[in-house]
Amino acid sequence: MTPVIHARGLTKRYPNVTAVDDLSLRITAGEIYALLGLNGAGKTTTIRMLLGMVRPSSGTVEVLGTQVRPGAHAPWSRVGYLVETPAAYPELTVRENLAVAARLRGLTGGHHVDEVIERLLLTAYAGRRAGTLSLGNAQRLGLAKALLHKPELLILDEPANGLDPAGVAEIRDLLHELSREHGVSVVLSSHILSEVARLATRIGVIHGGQLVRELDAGDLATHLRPRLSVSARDQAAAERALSRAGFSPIRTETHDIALRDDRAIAEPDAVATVLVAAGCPPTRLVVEQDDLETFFLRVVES
Ligand SMILES: Nc1ncnc2c1ncn2[C@@H]1O[C@H](COP(=O)(O)OP(=O)(O)OP(=O)(O)O)[C@@H](O)[C@H]1O
Repeated sequence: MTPVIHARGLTKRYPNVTAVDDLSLRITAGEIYALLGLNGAGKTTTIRMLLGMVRPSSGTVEVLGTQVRPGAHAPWSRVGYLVETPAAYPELTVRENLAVAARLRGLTGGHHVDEVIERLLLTAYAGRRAGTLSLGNAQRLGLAKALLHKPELLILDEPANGLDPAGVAEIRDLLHELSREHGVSVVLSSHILSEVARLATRIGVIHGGQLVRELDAGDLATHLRPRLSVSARDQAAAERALSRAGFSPIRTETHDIALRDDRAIAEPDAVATVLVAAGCPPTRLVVEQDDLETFFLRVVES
C-alpha cells in the first residue's frame, strides 16, 4: 500500500544548528501518527518540510504518492494542514475567514463553511472578528480551515496549542472520529506525551532532530505496565535461572532484568527463591512502574 507520507533521509541544516537530521518516516493510511518531542526537538521543521514550506537540505518527501517540491501544487487538494499560530484575517469574522478559505479551495455553496463551524464548536463565535479570538478559538478556526475540503490526510503542528483541557479533549474526539468514521489519516506534532498516548496509534519520538524511537500504542501500554526489576551479581546466570523457572526476563536499557509476568509482580518472593536456589541471589528486587514522563525521559536519554 502506498504510504500517505514517505520521508527519506530528511535533513535541515541552519548555519548554527541541524534542526532535523536524517529523519525517515513511513506512515500508512488510517494511522494517527504523532511526532513527539521536547521544545526545539525539530517537530515544526519536520512538519514544514512535509508540507513543502521548508526546503530540506537533503532528503525527499512523498505525500499521498507525490513528491513534495516547494511551490508545486499536488497533492494539497487532498491534504488539510495547520501550522503553528494559524494565520487568519484579523478584521474578518470567523465565518468570513472560512468563506475566503473555501473560495481559495474552489469550494462553492455555504454548506462547507456551516459544517465546519458546527463541527469545531465555533457557532457562538461565527460573527466575531478573528483578531479578537482567544488562542484556543483561533486554533479551532485554523482546524476548521484545515477540514473545509474534507481532506484524506491531516498534517497538524501542535493542534492542542492554546486549548484548555476541555478543548484538548474535543480535538482528540474530533480526530478520533475523523480517523474512525471517515478514514482520515492524521500526522501531528506534540510535546504532551499524555495527550499523544490517548490519541495516537503510533508515536515517533524526535530528539535533537533525530527520530530516536517509534512505538505503537500497544508498545507504549506494555512499557507502562508494572515490572519487577531485578539485579544480581551475575546477571546472565540470573536470567538463565529465571527462564528455566518459566519467567520471561528482559534485559533493560539500564542492564537490569525486568520481569513483566503477572506471577513475578504478584510474588516477588518466588523470584527471589529461584535466584537464591540458582546461586545468584538478588542484590535488588523491586516492583516499578514508569509514568509517562519517566518513560519519555528514558527514551530520549538512552
Ligand atoms: N529558521 C530557522 N533558522 C535557524 N534555526 C532554526 C530555524 N527554525 C528552527 N530552527 C532551530 O532548529 C531547531 C528545531 O526547531 P523546531 O522549531 O523544528 O523544533 P520544535 O520541536 O518544533 O520546537 P517547538 O515545540 O519549540 O516549536 C531549534 O534549535 C530551532 O532553534
